[in-house]
Amino acid sequence: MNIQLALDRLSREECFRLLKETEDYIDWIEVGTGVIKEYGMQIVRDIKKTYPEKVLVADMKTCDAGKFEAAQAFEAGADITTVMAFSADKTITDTLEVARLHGKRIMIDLLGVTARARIAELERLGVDLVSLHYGKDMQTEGDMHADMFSLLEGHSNFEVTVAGGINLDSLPEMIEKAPDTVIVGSAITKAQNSKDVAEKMKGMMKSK
Ligand SMILES: O=C(CO)[C@H](O)[C@H](O)COP(=O)(O)O
Repeated sequence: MNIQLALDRLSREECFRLLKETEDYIDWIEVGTGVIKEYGMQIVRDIKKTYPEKVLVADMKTCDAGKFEAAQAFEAGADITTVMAFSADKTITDTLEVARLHGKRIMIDLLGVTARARIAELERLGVDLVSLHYGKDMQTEGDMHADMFSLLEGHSNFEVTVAGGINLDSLPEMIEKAPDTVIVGSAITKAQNSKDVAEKMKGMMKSK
């Protein structure tokens, strides 16, 4: 099970400091949407240059102009770029095609998706990597629950990631569901001791 560190609502300096502190305990690095909006593709380039061995996820949250945005992310060094599940089917297939040409991957962000029919459509479109996502704003109204995984019942072919305010308390519940990758942002990035939390989380995931 991988841990993906989500770098959100941080300055460039904070991103690099956090990566230095946690690099031994994280597998995938996510450059958050807001960080990309602030610093552009240059920060994706710079992080990939510094951590070439890590899988780099550009959280582009693309929902249109898929070919262009996927190429932007991959040409900057991202191994994976995110596309919203509610996007037009054409956006999904275009981004999958660009990923195939670059030998890279698309992660479909399921934020806001509740219809199982959309999951079946995504599978038909050729999607193989999805993110169960309980959004930052939704987190102000309550915590994410592992019952979110039921959305994917009957679709065992997907590689699954999960995100949404996961912390040391909620991590065991997520681990029980055996996702391939757990995405953690603020529980690590806003912790007093980020290295300590990342180490503990990786330890909990390894023992499973
Ligand atoms: O995509 C995101 C926000 O849209 C975050 O990367 C994801 O939610 C993980 O961060 P946190 O653990 O702080 O919720």
